[in-house]
Amino acid sequence: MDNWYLDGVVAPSEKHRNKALAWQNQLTKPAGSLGRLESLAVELAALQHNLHPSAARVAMAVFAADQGVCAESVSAFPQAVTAQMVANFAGGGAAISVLAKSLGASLEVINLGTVQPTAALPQVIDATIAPQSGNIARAAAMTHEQLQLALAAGRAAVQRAQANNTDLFVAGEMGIGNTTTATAMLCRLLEVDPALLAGPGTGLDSAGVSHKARVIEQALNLHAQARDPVEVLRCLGGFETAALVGAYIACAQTGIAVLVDGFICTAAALLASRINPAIVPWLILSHASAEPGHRLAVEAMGQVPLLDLGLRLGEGSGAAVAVPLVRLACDLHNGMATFAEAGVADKAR
Ligand SMILES: O=C(O)c1ccc[n+]([C@@H]2O[C@H](COP(=O)([O-])O)[C@@H](O)[C@H]2O)c1
Ligand SMILES: Cc1cc2nc[nH]c2cc1C
Repeated sequence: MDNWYLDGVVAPSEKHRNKALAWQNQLTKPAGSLGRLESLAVELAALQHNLHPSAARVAMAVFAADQGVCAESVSAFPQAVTAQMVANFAGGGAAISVLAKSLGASLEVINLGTVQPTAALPQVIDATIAPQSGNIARAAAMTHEQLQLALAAGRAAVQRAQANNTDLFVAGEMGIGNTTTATAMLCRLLEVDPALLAGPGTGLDSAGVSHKARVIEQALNLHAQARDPVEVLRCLGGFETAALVGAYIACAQTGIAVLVDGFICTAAALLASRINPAIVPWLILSHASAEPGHRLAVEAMGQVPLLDLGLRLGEGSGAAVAVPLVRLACDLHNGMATFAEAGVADKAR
């Protein structure tokens, strides 16, 4: 079996980090006064091995797939919405379509398998593995072969982005029922009870959330032997989450910084970092999702997300909204005058 996802990653440059930090401290502002915008630029300089970090070229990819666990009535919306939204992404009407256009970013829609067939749309990459993943409450989500295909679909998207000299990668997902599979994976990785982590997703009421927690409990019991992160993903995940995992690891291996979206994407990021811990510096958490379980996943990543706007859409939308912030951080770093250049007196020593 090809275990490419265990291979080494590009190491962030300590030299560029130190030089970028020294540069920030020469700019006409009290050191540290631009807060997170400073550390973002410094971190990007280290990741990009470039003292002039850039977020100009942004590649976005939305991975879509149906979840077998929808058979257990775990979502407020019908499963058919996954395929319908794939068409909406391609047609330009979805939130991520509008955001990508507004930001001048490329947007790929990658369909890994939906129960409802979608028309052959030129804007959609057909990477169908099966109509849906297995129902995790009754079977494994994927076979070993299906998992490899999903991981490879994520890596392929990154390889296309790399060919276009991408500065920043934004991944999103679409899959009715995937807050259930993502929660199941998180429960196993964090060893937390489903009742603590299950949330409304697209809008379940409290009875619906309790039922969802019981379905997750059933899945965790069925897959009690799945402890290794790759096996957790195979048994409890979904095709789109596996593609996200493949994409995140491939980004670190090719040296492309990532903005991680909300609940499902953070679950994928955590899982990917359990598979290959060296990828962690490459993953920037973009926003705090309103899905209640996100807080624990974020804590496990050891980061504070850039934004907290109450978003809980998915599709990569929260990560897209954070792109202007990253661009501004780069512009400030690259464009501000130093104390010496501007003839401004530096701090008294
Ligand atoms: O990313 C998030 O924070 C997020 C939180 C709640 C729901 N979603 C989106 O809603 C869908 C999953 O919700 P559900 O209730 O069907 O499991 C899926 O398409 C996700 O993109 C996404
Ligand atoms: C309409 C709709 C759009 C979405 N985008 C991501 N998840 C979604 C779920 C629904 C229900």
